[in-house]
Amino acid sequence: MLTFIGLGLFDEYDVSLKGLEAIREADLVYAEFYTSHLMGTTPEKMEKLYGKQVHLLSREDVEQQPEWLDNAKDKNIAFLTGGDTMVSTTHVDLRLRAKNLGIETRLIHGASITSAVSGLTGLQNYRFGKSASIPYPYESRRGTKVVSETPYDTIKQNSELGLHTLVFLDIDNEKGYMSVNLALELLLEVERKRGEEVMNRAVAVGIARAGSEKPLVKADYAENLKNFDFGKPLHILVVPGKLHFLEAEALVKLAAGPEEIMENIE
Ligand SMILES: C[S@@+](CC[C@H](N)C(=O)[O-])C[C@H]1O[C@@H](n2cnc3c(N)ncnc32)[C@H](O)[C@@H]1O
Repeated sequence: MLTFIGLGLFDEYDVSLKGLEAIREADLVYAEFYTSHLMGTTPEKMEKLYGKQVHLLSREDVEQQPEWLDNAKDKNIAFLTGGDTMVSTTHVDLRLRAKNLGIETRLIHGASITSAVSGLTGLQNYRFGKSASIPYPYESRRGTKVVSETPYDTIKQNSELGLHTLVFLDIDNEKGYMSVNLALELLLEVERKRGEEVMNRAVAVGIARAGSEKPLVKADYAENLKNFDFGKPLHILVVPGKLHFLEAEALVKLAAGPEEIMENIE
């Protein structure tokens, strides 16, 4: 049996009681933290609470030839991830590989950043369009910096439909956790290059450390927000589309957004 367990958003205490029990009953416990990371804890603290050793897996361990998966043929394996286990990850692929090997699977859900953003910002979850992800720029073979334009296109398409965009920020082994500030700089860079006007007139909302005692939520015009200090990771960005008056009020009162937001409501 392979049990996928979502650990929630911030520290070792975010796991559900059902998840904790399943971890304690497992023969072997594996975890991956490359799709998301619980910044308020460490593997050692998790092991102490769970009373189990946690084997950390790299992206290759999970996505290429997961030898550890064979253990699930005759043992109870717990596979831990940040957030909810199937949200904005490719773990359905792992689940299908397990199924093809005749391994039974089950899911134990955890709180996800995708629902936390609605709670923290007051933006309604059914008014979001397609999500975007911003990767770190890379160097082309000619040595020039390449910035992905895909997230900008997604924001533009959503905004034309009046929908909000949730923007996941890259986690990279070497470059670290992308900040809201860098994400906005990259989006504004694409905009300048194209000579378009989606972001520079937009109000954006940055969120840092959802699930912690003091999450930070700040709304402002993208040009201003890119200089705001969001502190430690993890960060995520929302670019709102058309605002219902309750959403606008929430951005002003709960996210210290500019009062003019109230003039642009539906
Ligand atoms: C690829 S998504 C994975 C989502 C995860 N499976 C879930 O359900 O929450 C990870 C990205 O979401 C954002 N994120 C996740 N947890 C966060 C948190 N507690 N606070 C702020 N941003 C977070 C970051 O941008 C991070 O790089």
